[in-house]
Amino acid sequence: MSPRRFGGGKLVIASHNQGKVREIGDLLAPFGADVVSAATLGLPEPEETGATFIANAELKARAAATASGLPALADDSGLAVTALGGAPGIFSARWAGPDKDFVAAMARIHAELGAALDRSARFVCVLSLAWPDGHCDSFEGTVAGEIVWPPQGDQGFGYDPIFRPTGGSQTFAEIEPAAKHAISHRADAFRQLVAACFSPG
Ligand SMILES: O=P(O)(O)OP(=O)(O)OP(=O)(O)OC[C@H]1O[C@@H](n2cnc3c(O)ncnc32)[C@H](O)[C@@H]1O
Ligand SMILES: [Mg+2]
Repeated sequence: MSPRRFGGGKLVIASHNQGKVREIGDLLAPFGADVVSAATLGLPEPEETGATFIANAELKARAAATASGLPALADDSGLAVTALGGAPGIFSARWAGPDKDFVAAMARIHAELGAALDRSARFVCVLSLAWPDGHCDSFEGTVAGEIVWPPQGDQGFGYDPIFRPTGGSQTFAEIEPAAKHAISHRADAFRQLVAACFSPG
């Protein structure tokens, strides 16, 4: 099925993560969408029962589109560390626990890596745009980098303080939002979404 175009009007950002909502809002700003977050609408946070980023992104987008009667954009993302077999991956939020303790989650990555020589990792982001009738289009973006220790920087969110993109000298938490948007997994997925669903024609 070919992607469905978004022609304007209200769009639900189907995420309860303020860091993501802010970044998706930045990325959407040039496209004139009338954005409202799932939290603002009081939509429930669905249980993420999928086994993949795409399954969870589609589940979150469809739940919000059905509940709101509006098109909804969801993001499922995470950090995949090579020497940990891709962990925490889809469990990235769950490693931080109910208190969203990313200091502890980053320390766990550091501890599990131990003296491993391979510090490589990648952030993955799947963006899914779902419609109230169930139609859904999904796009996956990635960015490669490495895990650094100790955590550095106070911008961004989540695991940003321990992720340094390949070729860079600073972590995602040390660089400006615009610099993160130039290279991030979310921006990569977003460029594909825009090309398929937001561009004129
Ligand atoms: O499901 P929603 O409501 O969107 O919010 P969430 O925080 O639970 O989001 P996920 O289920 O997709 O889990 C993604 C995890 O990966 C982390 N993560 C994703 N993108 C990131 C980024 O750009 N920088 C740092 N951490 C990121 C984020 O902090 C979450 O813990
Ligand atoms: Mg989640």
